[in-house]
Amino acid sequence: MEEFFISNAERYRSLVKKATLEPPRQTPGDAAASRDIIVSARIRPLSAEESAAGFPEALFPRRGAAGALDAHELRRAVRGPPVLRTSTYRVDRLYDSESTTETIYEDVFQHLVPWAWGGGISTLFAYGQTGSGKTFTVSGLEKLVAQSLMDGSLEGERRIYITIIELVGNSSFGMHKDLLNSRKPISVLEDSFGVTQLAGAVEHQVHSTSEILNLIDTATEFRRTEATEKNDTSSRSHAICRIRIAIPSMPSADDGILYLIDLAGSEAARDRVAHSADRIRESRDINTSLSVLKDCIRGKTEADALIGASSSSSTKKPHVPFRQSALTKVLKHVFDPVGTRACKTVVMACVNPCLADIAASRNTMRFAEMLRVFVPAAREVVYEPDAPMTWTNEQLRAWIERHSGSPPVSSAALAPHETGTQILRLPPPEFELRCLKTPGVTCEQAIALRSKLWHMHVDSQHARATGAKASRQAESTGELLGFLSIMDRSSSADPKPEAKGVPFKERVRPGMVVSWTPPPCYPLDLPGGVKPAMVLCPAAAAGDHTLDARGQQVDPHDGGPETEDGKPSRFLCALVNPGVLHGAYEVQIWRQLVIGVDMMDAEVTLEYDPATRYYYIAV
Ligand SMILES: Nc1ncnc2c1ncn2[C@@H]1O[C@H](COP(=O)(O)OP(=O)(O)OP(=O)(O)O)[C@@H](O)[C@H]1O
Repeated sequence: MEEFFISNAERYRSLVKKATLEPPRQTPGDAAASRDIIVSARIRPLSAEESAAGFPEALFPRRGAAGALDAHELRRAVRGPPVLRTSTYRVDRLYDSESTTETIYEDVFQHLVPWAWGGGISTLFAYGQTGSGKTFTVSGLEKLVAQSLMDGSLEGERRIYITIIELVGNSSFGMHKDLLNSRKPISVLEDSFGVTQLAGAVEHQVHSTSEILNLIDTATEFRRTEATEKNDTSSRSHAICRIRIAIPSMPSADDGILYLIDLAGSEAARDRVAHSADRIRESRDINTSLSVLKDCIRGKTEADALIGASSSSSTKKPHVPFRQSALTKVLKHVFDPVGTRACKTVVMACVNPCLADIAASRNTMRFAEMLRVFVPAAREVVYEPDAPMTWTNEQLRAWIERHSGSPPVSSAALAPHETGTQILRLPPPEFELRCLKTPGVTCEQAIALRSKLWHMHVDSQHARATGAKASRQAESTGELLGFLSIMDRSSSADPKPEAKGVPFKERVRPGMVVSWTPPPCYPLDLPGGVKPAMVLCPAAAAGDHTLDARGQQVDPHDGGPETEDGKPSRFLCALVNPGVLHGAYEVQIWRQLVIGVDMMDAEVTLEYDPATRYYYIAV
């Protein structure tokens, strides 16, 4: 076949010059303007050997049609000279053989690094036939990612950990740098919380660009390789580099994750003719896992589109078969349709422009096109002031300006273009980082703002689910209002509106929540940040047998002098500690301490959220 291409190279070139090109057809993905998945393709240059052998180029980006690629194939005709067959493919971004990895990084990948830094999940898949430039692209991008993570341009303190694993067929291996460049089998398991665990894989904490690159280089050297007809160092395994970004100041927040995945080379049947049975089985496993990956990417994109389209409950949920291969099991975070983590994905289809590889290149481009899923245009959503999922960017911005406290959070910094649905899907650390861009805004204010938004969302979903809207309207009339407003009180705010003007220290009452500064004589393991406590009663009212959180008896008379007007100056309070959810608190009614009014810093309003059964600080 190769001889056929070389001997007909001249004819092929003149046919390509004269070829009449049909306008590229619309593909489903063209309709989707802003999606969390970008499907791109990169054409590598012809190698020196391919040029020297006289192979012509077969792939041409279409001028004037962004993302369109013409693939010209030379075919034997039943009678007469060979004929040209042209196919046109379309992706979101197309990079020709002159494009550098730096350009690709800036164009399509750079924004995924701050996304993971802010607690999101970012994934790059490089896909293509052996020798098409996957490793070249991924290792170039890894270098640039390492620089971005370590050059200090991203705000905030982070701890960075790397795990490198390799999947060969259905077996998984972890790279053990400390064991002198060796590989050890690992297990991909799902724990009782449904979280994928890589049992046996070693995670390395890294502190510099060179440390990251050393690890990646060591692992690359040890990737399983076997000679094929295509490429002497063909990779026959999926290599997964997982960079976990932990945020020490927010231990309860999910860690950001960056996956850089160099997929095993997909082989065309003609490349396998001379291989052993084992090798053919291995190729079959690779092709199966790539097919499952395609179904997962399509299913997840469709599932995400349904969230934004406010579809009815009868709409069929797309199937995401992530348990069908080891590769997608490892990436459960990315594909789990019931997962709540926000993910951004880039797929890079790598193709070789050589005419001898045209069949494989066409397969790769067909695969890439199949990943471009039609995202239904969001149905007209009717604005509801209490339902953030119905808000446009302008409505969201107006809400932020009115409800973010003082100083108001800049809505341009927090939601430059997001709708209400999109802002709810922002990872908590990213939300906080954006709020902190406004001078004077504190972490507590940012957390409170996010909690407030989520409360509204949870309430609106609850109201929708139970059809409680009608009864809500009834609540707004007549005496029912007064009754329910007392019964439904889920806030620690002072029930007397006139109390607002009185300094809080003059109106300390049971049920009030205060932030306080513990004196050195309270050597307790108390969390950092805001320390809320709920006032229970004056210390003098505590019974004789009351023990405090230190195990000491509460002395009702150990309260120092009463204030002149006879008001108590020390109170028995319950500690309020952070809950499992980020920004959530729980009242530990049994952990009590005597807190003097002089230790109290400010009144804090806690609001109870029945959905999560936690308290949140209100702005
Ligand atoms: N954009 C590019 N510019 C210059 N050289 C490239 C480019 N892309 C790939 N190459 C070269 O092509 C050869 C094959 O690339 P690479 O090893 O990345 O392919 P691969 O798809 O990872 O193959 P395999 O799946 O077999 O590992 C390498 O010598 C690489 O340096």
